[in-house]
Amino acid sequence: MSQGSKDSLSQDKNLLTSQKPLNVLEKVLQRKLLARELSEEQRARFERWSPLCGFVITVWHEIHKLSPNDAKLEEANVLRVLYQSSFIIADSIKYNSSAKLESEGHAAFNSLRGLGKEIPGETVKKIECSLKEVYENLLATEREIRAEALWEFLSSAAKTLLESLGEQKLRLDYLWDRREALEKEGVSEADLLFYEILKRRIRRIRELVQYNRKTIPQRQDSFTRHELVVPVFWQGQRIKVAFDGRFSKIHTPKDKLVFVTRMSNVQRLPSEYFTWVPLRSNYRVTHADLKNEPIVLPLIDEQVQEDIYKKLKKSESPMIHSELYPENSKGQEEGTSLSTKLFDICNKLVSYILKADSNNESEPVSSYSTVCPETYLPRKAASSNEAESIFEESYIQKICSRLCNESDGAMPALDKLSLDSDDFEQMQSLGNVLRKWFCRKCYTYACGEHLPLEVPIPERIFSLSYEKDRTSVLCPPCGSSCFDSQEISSQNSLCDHMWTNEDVYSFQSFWRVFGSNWCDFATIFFGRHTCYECAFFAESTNVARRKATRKNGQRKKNQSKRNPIVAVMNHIHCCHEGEECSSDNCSCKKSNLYCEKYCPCQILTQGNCARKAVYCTCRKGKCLNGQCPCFTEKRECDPDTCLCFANCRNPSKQKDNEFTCKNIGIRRKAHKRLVIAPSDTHKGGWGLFTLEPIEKFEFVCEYKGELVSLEELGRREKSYERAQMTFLFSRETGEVHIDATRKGGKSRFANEPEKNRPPNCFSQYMRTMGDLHVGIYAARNIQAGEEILFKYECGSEL
Ligand SMILES: C[S@@+](CC[C@H](N)C(=O)[O-])C[C@H]1O[C@@H](n2cnc3c(N)ncnc32)[C@H](O)[C@@H]1O
Repeated sequence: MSQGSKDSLSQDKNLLTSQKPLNVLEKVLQRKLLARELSEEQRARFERWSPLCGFVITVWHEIHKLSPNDAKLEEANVLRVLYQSSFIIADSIKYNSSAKLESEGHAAFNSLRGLGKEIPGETVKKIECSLKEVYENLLATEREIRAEALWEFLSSAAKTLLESLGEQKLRLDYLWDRREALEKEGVSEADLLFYEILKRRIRRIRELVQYNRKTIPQRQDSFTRHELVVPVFWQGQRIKVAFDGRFSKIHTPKDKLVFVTRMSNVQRLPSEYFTWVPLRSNYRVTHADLKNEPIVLPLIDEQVQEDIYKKLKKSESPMIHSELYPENSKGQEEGTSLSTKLFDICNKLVSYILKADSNNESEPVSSYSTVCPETYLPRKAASSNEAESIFEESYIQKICSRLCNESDGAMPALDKLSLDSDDFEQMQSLGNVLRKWFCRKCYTYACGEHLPLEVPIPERIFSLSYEKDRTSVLCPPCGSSCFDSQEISSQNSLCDHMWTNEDVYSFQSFWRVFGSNWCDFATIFFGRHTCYECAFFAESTNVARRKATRKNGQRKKNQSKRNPIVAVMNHIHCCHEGEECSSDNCSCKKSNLYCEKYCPCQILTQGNCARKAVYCTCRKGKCLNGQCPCFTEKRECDPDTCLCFANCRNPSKQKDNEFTCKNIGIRRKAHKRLVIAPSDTHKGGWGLFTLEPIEKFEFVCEYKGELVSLEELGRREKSYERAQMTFLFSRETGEVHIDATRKGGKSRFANEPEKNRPPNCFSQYMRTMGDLHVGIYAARNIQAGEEILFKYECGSEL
């Protein structure tokens, strides 16, 4: 390679890496063309057709590079390019947009590169032959820029295609489905169908080209100077819209000017090389993820080499998999998730219930004290032996052992534990597995998003008197022997079932979920213990409490060694033995935060913790102003504790996502309707647009992504440096650092405003469900169609 061409290449590369390639494509091509010393006439022609020329020349050269020796392959590729490019050209003429031509042309070309194989079949050959003549014409141009020859080539090729294939009357989408089905089966007819589809597209293209040639001014740049007036309907009237490139003036009958935004048509999302996984909620990065992370992160702007791309794809798959199935990190080797297994266990339980049902069919219902009206299970078996014969294997044992088998080092190694053991402490640790991995925020087992909480068991876990609490109001007495209708007495004949160790620990595991709803406890025990027995047991026993507290202390010490999770955390709740929160023992107090309802101190003190967060009573429910304590403390309202109607929908509003309380967007995922489209501010990049009007301070969307530690953030920042594009969110004061590069929500496409322009949104850390999240909120009233813009700068919320 000569020195001159090397220089030119490095110049091009510099230009391409410093800016988006699509933006500079034209410049690069122009320079290349000028270097060829075009004649005045050629140059004039190029200027006229520059976008079209630019695209076709690039495509042509690239194809030649891909297959220099294989003429047939080249032809097949040309055929594909022809199809795509005719469509793009027609479209761009229709929309009068050279930018569209460039960007779509580039995208189309990228997708074509991936095909890289010859299309077999008689039809192809036929088409190729008929195109050959035109194609040779093109070659005869000695690779010079002959825009008009090229144009002729495209349109006559379209015509030839149409004529050679003849007319058929199948629906396009039907054909497409059929083609896919055939292709899967490997039937060669799939190719025929593909060309039928091609033919139809080309017919449509021809129609469009002919129509637009007639109706749209020939000069490509005319639309900036001449208004293109088209009739549209607006508010029920036929009026005229004048396009000025970006905004449209609508001349109403009263000559009032209304501006509307013309949004670009989005064909595909930008996921060519830099793939990203859409997330529903933040994803906590673990050691396992970091191990899987590919070392080579491709640059967004760079043409990624095939081998790097393959490597990336290969290394990305386990990440995506573990992201989709976060609980899989515990049972990955077996190929099934923990949830699936839990589901299996539940299924098994159901079959036990059914079995128990059928076993009992022959017996009169009256032989049992009561029958649960919902499950038809006996509340109290005639004898404990009988109860055990119904359940061939203890279901709680099963759940526990299954849970423990699936666990990695994070859960206690219970395989050595004999389930028949009378060892009280061993059995207790079994119960703790259930208790520890039950997420109090998500109300699921091993949710994958939150750390298991180490909650000390309070001294007084059972209330002596039966409180008519919320759950008990919802659950009517379960039968004549129900606790509700009895008096607690050790003499009561209903307390005649033995409490095995296993029962005791199951009881401990579930009490925090069911509280004093003894009827639900009875349901869990499937007839082994009545609700009365559960209540009596709660009142009379204190062994479990004492042991649990001691055991809990031990476990807490070991836990820090065992926990494999990287310290990438949202706020960790306070967790201490004593009831009172002091700056020594309470992490909330240390971080200058109020204790949340999820903090164990709320349970220990039965909601009377002095540092309890103040919840709001905003009657009108707006909760978006300084009068709402939740809003001012940057905390979302809580439907359980706030009196602002955060838990109900606004009856006067029709839309589902309209809630009376506006300060609950992240929790409810009540984001606005947003779309990704080519940005107005980041030229050549993508942006986030709203499809509906947004009021000032309203929640727009959450900035979601991978939660990473500060160190990991620094590491990633370095690796993304060369890409000149960042999806990291971090504030100097923030506890949470988010990377939305590879996993995120639509919000990752939100851009910054141009210099000296105010943003229309701002980002803010918000505390919801005890976790920190990043919300994007409207800084002013925003109209539908506007681009969402907020400042990325560290430390600035607005
Ligand atoms: C979170 S991404 C936004 C999405 C991005 N526009 C895209 O195409 O994927 C942030 C990056 O967009 C670019 N960007 C954002 N605002 C911009 C602006 N006003 N002008 C130019 N580039 C901008 C910067 O490269 C920045 O690192």
